[in-house]
Amino acid sequence: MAEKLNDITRKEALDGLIKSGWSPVDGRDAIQKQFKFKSFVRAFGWMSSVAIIAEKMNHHPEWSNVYATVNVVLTTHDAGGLTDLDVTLARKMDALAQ
Ligand SMILES: C[C@H](O)[C@H](O)[C@H]1CNC2=NC(N)=NC(=O)C2=N1
Repeated sequence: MAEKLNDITRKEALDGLIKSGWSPVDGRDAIQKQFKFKSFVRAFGWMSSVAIIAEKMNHHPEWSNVYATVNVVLTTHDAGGLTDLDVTLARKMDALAQ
């Protein structure tokens, strides 16, 4: 099972993600980001690509879509907080949204 990030790995990983628009969630060991696309088709296409990756990782986002906006929260339920899996998935989401 994935292990919760320790203080050092956490700072290193979160610094980078915060620069790219992720932020901590109040009251939970989780990160969130709002992705905005040019259209519903772009948003849903991105979600489809992410879904395939998430399924392969067996690591699934909490997310919601309204038209061209997708709100994402990442955390590892099994570990009760942030792990490497969240950092990896966040980076893949960012790369696919470029
Ligand atoms: C049973 C199953 O493997 C687990 O529930 C997996 C599935 N996807 C998951 N996704 C996320 N984000 N966190 C988890 O802990 C998790 N666990």
